[in-house]
Amino acid sequence: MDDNQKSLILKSSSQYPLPQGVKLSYGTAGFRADASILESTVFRAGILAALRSLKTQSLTGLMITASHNKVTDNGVKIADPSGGMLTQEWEPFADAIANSPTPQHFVQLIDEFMKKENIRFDGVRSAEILLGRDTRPSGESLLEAAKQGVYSIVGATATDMGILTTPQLHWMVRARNKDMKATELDYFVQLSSSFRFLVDLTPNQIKMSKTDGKLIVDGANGVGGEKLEVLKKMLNNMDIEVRNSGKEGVLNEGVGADYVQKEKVVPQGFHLKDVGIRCASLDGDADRLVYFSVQSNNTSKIDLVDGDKILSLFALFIKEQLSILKMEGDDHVDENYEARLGVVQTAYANGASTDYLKQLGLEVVFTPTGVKYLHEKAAEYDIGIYFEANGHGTILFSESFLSWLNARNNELSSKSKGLEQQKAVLRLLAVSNLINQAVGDALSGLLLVEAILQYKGWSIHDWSELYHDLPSRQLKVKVVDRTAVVTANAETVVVRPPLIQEAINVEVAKYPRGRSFIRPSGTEDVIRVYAEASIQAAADSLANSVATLADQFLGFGNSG
Ligand SMILES: CC(=O)N[C@H]1[C@@H](OP(=O)(O)O)O[C@H](CO)[C@@H](O)[C@@H]1O
Ligand SMILES: [Mg+2]
Repeated sequence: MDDNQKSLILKSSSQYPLPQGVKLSYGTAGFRADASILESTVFRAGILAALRSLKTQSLTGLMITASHNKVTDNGVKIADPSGGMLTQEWEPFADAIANSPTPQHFVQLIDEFMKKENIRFDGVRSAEILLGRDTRPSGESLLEAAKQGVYSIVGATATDMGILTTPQLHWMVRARNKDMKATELDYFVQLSSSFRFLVDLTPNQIKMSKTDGKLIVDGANGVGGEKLEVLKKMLNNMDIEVRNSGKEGVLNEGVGADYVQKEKVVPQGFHLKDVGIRCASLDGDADRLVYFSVQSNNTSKIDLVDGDKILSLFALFIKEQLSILKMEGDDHVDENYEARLGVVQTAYANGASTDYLKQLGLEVVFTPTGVKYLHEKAAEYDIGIYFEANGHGTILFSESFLSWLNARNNELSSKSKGLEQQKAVLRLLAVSNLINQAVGDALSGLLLVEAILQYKGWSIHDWSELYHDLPSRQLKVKVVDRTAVVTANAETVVVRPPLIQEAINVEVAKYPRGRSFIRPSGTEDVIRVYAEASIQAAADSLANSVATLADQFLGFGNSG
């Protein structure tokens, strides 16, 4: 790094000093904290995005959002050139620069890192970054900080894409790097046209089905609702009513996918008169989706159709299309291409969903919490479907499988037989265009759910009946130092501190179908407790006992 570059960073970073006592970690999903302390972090993230762009000689993205957190929080995450999350290899550097105490130290860190990574300014491309933000009021000034960060790198350019959902920004980064059309309108066109294409491939006899009728969507008072309003106009004939679109009401307060999934109650703005109607809920930055229906016997309770069930619906549909492809009646040489289909879950997946998926004969694998882990695993398959129980997930298609599908489509077009196979090929291709290949996306996920329900002629009730969730309970425990908890086996066992796992095992053994684990949250300063069992009272009691253990082993009571 030459002196000119050094002094540029020195000068701009002194405008964004790190507030006293702030310590941040890139965590499960980027940096998150109260918005008032984040300017220096977002400024530094701007530099990080620019360095990543220089290193990869590709465009990167920077998104300002705190997703489902309260409105006064905010956060920042980097999109890698693939449109996925920032490579995990750069997270320690991200942590180091975010917490660097002085501008001089900061410059030194960057200089050392650039040498280590061999990042140079004389590459063919200078750094280019797309910036996006959600609807949080703090987003505007934080976006300015991000821009200043980017501009601290000589030659770097930042393009403000405005208010977006997180998946839109990731989609744009991916599209731009593939030289595809990449505006917001292009995004809407791709989603709406592939959706219509998929629906047109629905067998005629079930086109008029129980799926007809209104869908009501809770927009979490965030960005997703307003984007859905735009998308809706491009989906002729779809009856979607958007509520909690942010015109009134507070972001994520008593609304949104996180609230609905964790509390299992209706979001604000939903009532007894909605009984029987298919409802869905997005989170604050629209990368999570859950469905629900209002219970008839109690105004606040819902039947939740969570990420696990969305995953199950997708897996069922994909598997069905793959078996149509394998049907007899065709003599193509590659007829028996065995597409590797894999399903990725975390320990939070309901045990009943895992049983169901295994009964379907699917390969189910587990990773730690956080989509960066699930996404990476899913990318190992020809078709990798991943979902967190909270509704974040997508379906990834390998390039080689897509080429095979395209070739197969051409083959079948020239023949008089194999019409059903060709339709299955076209459906899979449509799904690959509809479902966001960069990251989990509530809007594209919602359209795929709707298309599959129509295909199957199912109501939300039929879908919900795929299997019955085991009752579960999640709790949070505030402890002295959550990093004292170290887990293994995709977070299902605690290896440190000693003896706590043995104590958890003793509790779990008391309950039929009991399962429980603890792990430190990556987004909040708490230990999360998860428990499930055959009945709700047992799940509650198991969760409480394990929370008590967490408190005894790690809590303030133990701190002396
Ligand atoms: C139990 C749970 O829902 N955990 C969430 C939550 O992470 P934690 O590390 O558990 O705080 O936020 C992450 C980011 O949105 C999401 O990926 C994850 O699934
Ligand atoms: Mg989110």
